[in-house]
This record gives sequence, C-alpha cells and structure tokens, in this order.
Amino acid sequence: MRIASLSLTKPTTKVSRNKNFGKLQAGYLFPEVARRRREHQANNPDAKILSLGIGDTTEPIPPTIVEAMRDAAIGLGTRQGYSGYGAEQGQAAVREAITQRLYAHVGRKPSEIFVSDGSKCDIGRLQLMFGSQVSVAVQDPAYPVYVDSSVIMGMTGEYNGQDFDGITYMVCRPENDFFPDLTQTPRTDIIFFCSPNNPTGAAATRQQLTELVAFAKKNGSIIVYDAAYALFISDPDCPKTIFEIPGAEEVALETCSFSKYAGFTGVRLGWTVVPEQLRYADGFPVMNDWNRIMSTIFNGASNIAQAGGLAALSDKGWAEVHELVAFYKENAAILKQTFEGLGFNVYGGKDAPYIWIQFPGRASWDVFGEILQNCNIVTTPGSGFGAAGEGFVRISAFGHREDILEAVERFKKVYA
Ligand SMILES: Cc1ncc(COP(=O)(O)O)c(CN[C@@H](CCC(=O)O)C(=O)O)c1O
Repeated sequence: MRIASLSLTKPTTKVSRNKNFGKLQAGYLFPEVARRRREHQANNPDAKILSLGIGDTTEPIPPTIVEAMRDAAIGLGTRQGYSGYGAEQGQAAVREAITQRLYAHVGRKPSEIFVSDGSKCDIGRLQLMFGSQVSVAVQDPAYPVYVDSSVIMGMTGEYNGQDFDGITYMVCRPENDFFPDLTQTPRTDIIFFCSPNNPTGAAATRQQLTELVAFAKKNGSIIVYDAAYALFISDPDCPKTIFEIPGAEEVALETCSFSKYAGFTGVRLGWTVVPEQLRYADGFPVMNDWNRIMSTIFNGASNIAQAGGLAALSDKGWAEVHELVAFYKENAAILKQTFEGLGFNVYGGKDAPYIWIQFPGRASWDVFGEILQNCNIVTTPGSGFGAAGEGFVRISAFGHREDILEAVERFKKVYA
C-alpha cells in the first residue's frame, strides 16, 4: 500500500498532528517486511520467493464453514434472508456457541463474549477504552500491536534508542524459559500477555499462569490475555484460556480470533471475553465500558462472517478446524526439525505456528536479509517484536506443504 510521501508544499490545514505518532520509529513491522520483499523481487525478477514471514493462513477454509457463509450470502439476496445491522455484541447464537465450545467449562457466560471483526481490532479498541493514563507491561518480544497502540494512545514516553519509556518490558528469552521474572517486574495497570506467544511460540504452563494471575491480583492490574493461537497448544499442562486459572475472572479479559483457526484472516471474525467480575478500582464493571466502546465505534461483525463462525463451532466445523490447525502444526514440526538438524537453537513450533530461531550475536534484520538473499525466503526479524527479539528470526508455519518442503531444502543448502 503506497503512503503519501512527505510533501514539501505549504499545508492547507492548521490541524496539529497527534504527537504520539511522531514517537514511532518506523512503519508497522509487517508492511516493512513486505516492502523489502517487493524490493528483492524487483531486483531478482525470476526469484520464486517463499513467504514464511507474516502469519497469514494459506489453506482453503473448510467446506462446512464456506457453505455456511455461501448460504448466508445468498440469503442476503432474499426478503426473508436479508439482515442489516446486528447486535454490536454479536449474534446471540454465535456468543452462545463460543461460550459452549470454549468457556462454559471455566465459568464464562454468553453475555461476557463480545464478537468482533478480529483480535487486532479489539486490541486497538481496548486501548481506546483504557485511555492514555494507564501504565502498560508487555512481554518482550511480543506482537507489535501492544506497543505501537500504546504509543499512539499516548501511554508511553519517547523512544530511548532501544524501546519506549513508560512501558514495562517483561523480557522473555531462553534464559528464563520465555516467562518473565515477576518478582522483578514493577506494577502496571495493564499487562498484555500472549500465550502461545507470538513470536517465540512459548506456551505458558498452568503454574506460570497461576503466578501471573496472583501477580495481577496483588498489584490490582488487568491482564489482556491474547489467546489467538490457543488451539495450537498440545501440552496438557498449558491452559488454552486464562480462565482455567481460578480467580482470573477478577483480573483478566481475553481476546481471541477465528483467523488462525478457520483461515479467517481475510474474513475477519474474533471475540473478546470480559468477565462480569472484572472491575475498575471504583468497582465499575469493565464489561460495561467495553460494551459502550463496541456499541459506539463498532457496528458489529459481518453477518456472513458470523455465519461462518457459527459453522466453525459446530461439531463438524470444529473437527475441520482441528484438521486445519493440525496441518499447520505439521508444517511447524518440519521446520523445527530441519533447523534443529542444522544445529540451531530452535524454540517454539510445538504449541504454536511460529518457530523462533537464534542467531547468536547477529542482528536480526541482517539475518532476515541474508535469508531473503540466499534462500529467497521471507521471514520476520526478531527485533521487530522488541529488543529482546534481537538475534532471533521468526519463521511462520503458515504455508502450502510443498512450499514448506521447498523452503527446508533451501535452508539446508545454505545452512548445512
Ligand atoms: C498474538 C496475535 N493476536 C492477534 C493477531 C491478529 O488477529 P486478527 O483476529 O486476525 O486480527 C495476531 C496476528 N499476527 C500475525 C499477522 C500480523 C498482524 O496481525 O499484524 C503475525 O504476527 O504475523 C497475533 O499474532
């Protein structure tokens, strides 16, 4: 997507820019990765570039789900099947199905489920709800949206050459098994926590999440728990929702998505769970403000997407979803085994669709460029996810099987 270049002509407006944008050091990570891919392709027009960078699904949406969206779309062309604006919180049937499939066993109710157009969008709306006066902690490395949206919202100070003043970075590296030392972590109002983590692929254990909930309770913090990859977890000791932890309903909300489960990255459907018990310091329910945000600046998820989501949550659809997740997990296993066989320190790839590969002492953008140049493969540089990501590269397991197999052959040729 082209953005306007800095114009040197005299501006017409007298409107001041939101100064927080000026704190951001570069464009958002993934468009920059895409720009460098285009540049490489332009310089090497015959190169067959494989993309293992952005975590974008590649396989067709399963039939049960597609048929439901097809029927919903056709229905919109009929008098009796037509529907306009829906409930901003989501169709009751979808809220009920999400609850029954994922949360009833941990005490959550349909009224606490808010269906949306995706988790990234909800993260931005959550930031709007929290406002600029809250303090924020993020895992480091982490999904860039947590930091960038905090900067844009004015929750941070300036960039200090490594990261942003005012944010607490909870370092997650091999040395601490990718879980922060909470005894050394200062209190913040909001704690963004993603498990399985993007980009490291680390899934937090029940014990670790119990510590996190206790930490939030002690400090009176709110955990924004991002479970976008929870279905990829196969380790029985790693919870698939924060609400498996007793007491989490008092300190956590959870955002999740159909993107990586049903191939909905382009269809756009997610949800956020805000428990009734989650209260601000003054006792006011967070759910009430979340509902106000969703009804004020959001007009509900697409009715076609919701039809697909409902089908995905049916017994048949859910089985198809698991087949899709299993396919990507197989891709991850192939990539993980390849890099382990090449002697790299490799993390993730077991409970997540991301493999986190260490290149000790190397700048991750340099490794990104080397892999692009020598393998014609797009990855994502670890430093793009935070300072603690330096020296790592993330490889996505979202790809056609033939591309994954081609990629490993290329990696073997270059790194054997
Ligand atoms: C932790 C996490 N949460 C939410 C999302 C987005 O969910 P949606 O429901 O699709 O909005 C992603 C996607 N991260 C991908 C894609 C890049 C991006 O979202 O900026 C990635 O990290 O490659 C993610 O990694």
